[in-house]
Amino acid sequence: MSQANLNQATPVYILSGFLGSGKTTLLQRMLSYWKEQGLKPAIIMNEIGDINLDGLIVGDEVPMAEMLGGCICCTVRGDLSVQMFELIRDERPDVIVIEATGAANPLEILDAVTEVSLTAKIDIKPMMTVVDSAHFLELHAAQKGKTYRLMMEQIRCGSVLIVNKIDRLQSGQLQEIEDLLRRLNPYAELLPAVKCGVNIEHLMTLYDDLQGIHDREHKEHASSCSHGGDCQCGEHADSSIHGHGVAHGHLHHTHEHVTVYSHYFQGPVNSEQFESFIAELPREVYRAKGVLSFSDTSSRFLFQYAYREPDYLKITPQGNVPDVVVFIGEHFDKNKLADQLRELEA
Ligand SMILES: Nc1nc2c(ncn2[C@@H]2O[C@H](COP(=O)(O)OP(=O)(O)OP(=O)(O)O)[C@@H](O)[C@H]2O)c(=O)[nH]1
Repeated sequence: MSQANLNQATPVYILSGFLGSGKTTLLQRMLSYWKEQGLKPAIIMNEIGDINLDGLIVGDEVPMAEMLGGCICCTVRGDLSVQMFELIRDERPDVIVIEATGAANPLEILDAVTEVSLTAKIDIKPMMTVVDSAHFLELHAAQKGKTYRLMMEQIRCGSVLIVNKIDRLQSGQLQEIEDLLRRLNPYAELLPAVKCGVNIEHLMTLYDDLQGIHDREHKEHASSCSHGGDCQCGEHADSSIHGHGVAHGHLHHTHEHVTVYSHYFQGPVNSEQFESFIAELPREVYRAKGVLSFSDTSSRFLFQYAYREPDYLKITPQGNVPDVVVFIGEHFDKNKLADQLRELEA
């Protein structure tokens, strides 16, 4: 049934949202939609506990990788690359959905997912966040606590916000919520819903449009997920766990969306030319990482870039690791970057 081609990047959708907001409900709808289209979806399900209850709801005919007993954005994030690589290799899905725990910090999830690009060819789609509308009003009225901050970050990171559980609202409240959400994240599409009953075909078109618009007009936006450290899983003994550099400092109080560009190289590039390219990277690119082969050196390199500092480490990757660099930032021109990199390849 799968139409997947191993050379094609597998689309990856990240479902973020408050605990109990309706993520699994939405996931079920997305799965039905893809199956009707004759596509083969696969899931990566993350639960802080050791039991995957949502997995039971989804059923066992959909390939699923379980990441249990920890939060995808910290304790078990290292497993994500392996899980996703094996899922793609063994199941060849047409599309993958990651359902993170409601306690996960969205930008941290995104950072973990970009690391996967080093082992598997994936196309990371803009993030969608399910908002529990009734709960949102309550928390917004109180405006305090980690749950509130996390909820704000989930809202700011979403390119699509499903405003769910509107059946629980009183009259006039939906307008109030939409106004608040638009203020917090003017870029997102708002889709009010009961039981996440949005038109999935419309949702998918929206995604294509979002990417198309972003690619054409270079209007990608980076998120304000401002501190990167509000994961609610309670597993951060050491705050440096968030020290992998995606958010700290640069992004306070902007309300834009994260841009990610993964460039898979066709072949080795000249090291000096690559270094010059990196030195000229726009400031809007604040993080990059990848694996590279240079035409003028025999070794391969793990490349890291944060706070405008590049770092190259000789490595001998095990298995079939592609040459790829992932760029993360705000408002940067993906097409221009892609053109420049293609020139380096030529
Ligand atoms: N009233 C109401 N209940 C809803 C709606 N959508 C989902 N629910 C219920 O809310 C509960 C949680 O839904 P899930 O889809 O499991 O939410 P989740 O975000 O996956 O939950 P966690 O994985 O625990 O974070 C379930 O009992 C759903 O039936 C809605 O629009 N209105």
